[in-house]
This record gives sequence, structure tokens and C-alpha cells, in this order.
Amino acid sequence: MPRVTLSRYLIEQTRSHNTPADLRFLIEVVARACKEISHTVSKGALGGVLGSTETENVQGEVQKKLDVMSNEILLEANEWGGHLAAMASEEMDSAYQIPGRYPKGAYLLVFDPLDGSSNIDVNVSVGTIFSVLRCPSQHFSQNDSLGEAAFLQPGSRQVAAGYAIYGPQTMLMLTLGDGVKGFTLDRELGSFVLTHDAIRVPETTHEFAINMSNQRHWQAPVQRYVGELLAGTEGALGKNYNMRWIASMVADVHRILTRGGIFMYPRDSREPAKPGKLRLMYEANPMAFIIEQAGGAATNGEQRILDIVPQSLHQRVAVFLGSKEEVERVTQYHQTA
Ligand SMILES: O=P(O)(O)OC[C@H]1O[C@](O)(COP(=O)(O)O)[C@@H](O)[C@@H]1O
Ligand SMILES: [Mg+2]
Ligand SMILES: [Mg+2]
Repeated sequence: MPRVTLSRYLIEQTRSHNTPADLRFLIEVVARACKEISHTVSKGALGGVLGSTETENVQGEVQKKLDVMSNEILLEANEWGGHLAAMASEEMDSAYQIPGRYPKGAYLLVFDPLDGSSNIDVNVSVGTIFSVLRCPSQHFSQNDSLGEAAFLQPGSRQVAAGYAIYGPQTMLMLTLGDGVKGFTLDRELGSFVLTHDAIRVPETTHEFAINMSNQRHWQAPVQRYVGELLAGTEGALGKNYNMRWIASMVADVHRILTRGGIFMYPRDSREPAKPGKLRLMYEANPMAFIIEQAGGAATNGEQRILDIVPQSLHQRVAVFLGSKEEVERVTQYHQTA
């Protein structure tokens, strides 16, 4: 069997599914940046990349050195390609305009450059999450500087999304809206090679992922649902469940894509103004797109995540995603509460 590299797969997509050449190029550039981030992460203490900076990001979180380095790698890689109009990231207060050129590229790139920051210094899997939107044409005028408004599109308008996971293997999981493919980095070849075709999330599961330390702050529907999971064969659901929590969304979602499960980060009564911890545009939306494309479901408890119209770049959202049967159950508990 000939090896199918990411480049070969993207060329085939251009031929058979009319994937535009500039989108193909954009994905190639993001994948190249992920390879560089993977290399940087793997150096650890030898490369002096562990630990924190003196700075905080726009959300008031202390930035790790690797948060900043990964952000710079993605910015630099994508700045001059001609395929983008602007970029936005967890680590930047506002949108980053592609300098100078007119006409601008056709796409917007949004990313979480390094997901799972709390796991960097303890050598646990981290990753990069990205989402690609079309730049709306009304934002294309020569004099306009492209503001936040261009980005505020529901996740259903994503044209591509993916994540790289830097674990025992580095993998890139990608959707162009036609299923999900998984590529493993072959370090000798220097290429991502297709290793996981036609990925499907099993509809049923007996595994859940939630940060249980927040239990006392959850609302009633989540208390009810997790209570039933914990009750096992003696409870309403009549089966035993196992729990996993890696605290890197990429790693938790990757496990769910591989063998099923439900991932939850509900809203929290400690800060009622914040609808959850995770960010809609560069964490929940790309992951929801991937999970749905693999046959799973993703909601905020009330509605499909991909239908939410964002109000701001760094908006937060409650997340329930993974195996359909369980996501539908917890969503129904919210809707009937
Ligand atoms: O610290 P907690 O409550 O376990 O939260 C873990 C969650 O926070 C995140 O680390 C947030 O991502 P960042 O590292 O990009 O800020 C998710 O990856 C993960 O699911
Ligand atoms: Mg993150
Ligand atoms: Mg991050």
C-alpha cells in the first residue's frame, strides 16, 4: 500500500472534492507549523522551553513560554502565504491583520496555539487547535482594517478544523467537512502520513471526562447526569461508567474520537457571567466540527455548539461533546430542567 501523506491527501481533495488550492496551501502551512511546535515541545528542559513567562494573556492567564512560542510559530508561518486575511488566537488580545497586501487572502485562521498549558511542565500530552473560516466579502475593502466582526461567524460556517496532539506520537486530525482523517507524523520522512481513515465516535460509551473538583459549583442538570453516571448499575442508567480527565482538551477529545466517551466542561456558579471555561471560537467550535464529522454530537447543554453566533473573539461556552447517546441525554436534562 503506498503511503498517503497529508500533501497527497490534500491534492486528492482538490481533484475530487474541489477543495480550493489556497485552502489546501493554508492547511499545509498550519501542518508545517505544528511540526515545528511538536519539535519545540519535545525538547523540554533541554531546549529551555518549560516554565512561565512574566506575562498574562487577555483572559488573565499566566502565559507559559510554550504558549508564546507556539503562537509566534503559527503567526510567522502563516503571515506571508497569501491565503489569509487575518488571524486570531487565544494568546492575542485582538485580531492580527495580514500586513500590506491587497487583495487580502480569502480565509481567517483562529487558533489555540498550545492547549493544555497546565500539562506542559509535567510531560503530559498537549496540542494545537485550529479553525478556518471564510473572510466575509463585505470585509474585503482596501481601506478597512479587518476587525473582530469578520470572525464572529457560527461554527457551522467553518470550512476546515483540526488539531495536532503532541503525545507519544504527534498526530494531526483534520476535517474539511467530509469526515475526519488522522495523520501520524513520520519523523524520518518529515511528513504527516494518513493512518486513521474514516474515524467514527461510537454512539454509546461507558466513559466520561469532567473535572470533578468543580462538582459543588455545577447546576442541577449536570448534578443529576453525573450523579447517574456515578451510581452505575444501581442507578437510572443501569451500567457502570469509568472516568478519565487529562486536563488537555486535545488529549481528552482524542481519546473520545478513538474509543468514545463524553467530555464535559459545564458552566460554573462561581462566575455566573462566564458561560464555562472553554473558548468558543478556538476550542469548542473546531472540536465540535470534528466530533460531528465523526458521527458524535456537541452542545452547550441547550443548543448545538456549531449554531451559536459568537459575540466576541474570546467568548466562553459550556461544552458537552462526544458519543451521541450521552450528549443527547445530558442536553435533554438541561432542556427539561
Ligand atoms: O484546569 P482544568 O479545570 O482541569 O481545565 C482543563 C481544561 O483547560 C484547558 O487546559 C484550557 O486550555 P489552555 O491550556 O489552552 O488554556 C483545556 O485544554 C482543558 O480541558
Ligand atoms: Mg486550550
Ligand atoms: Mg492554549
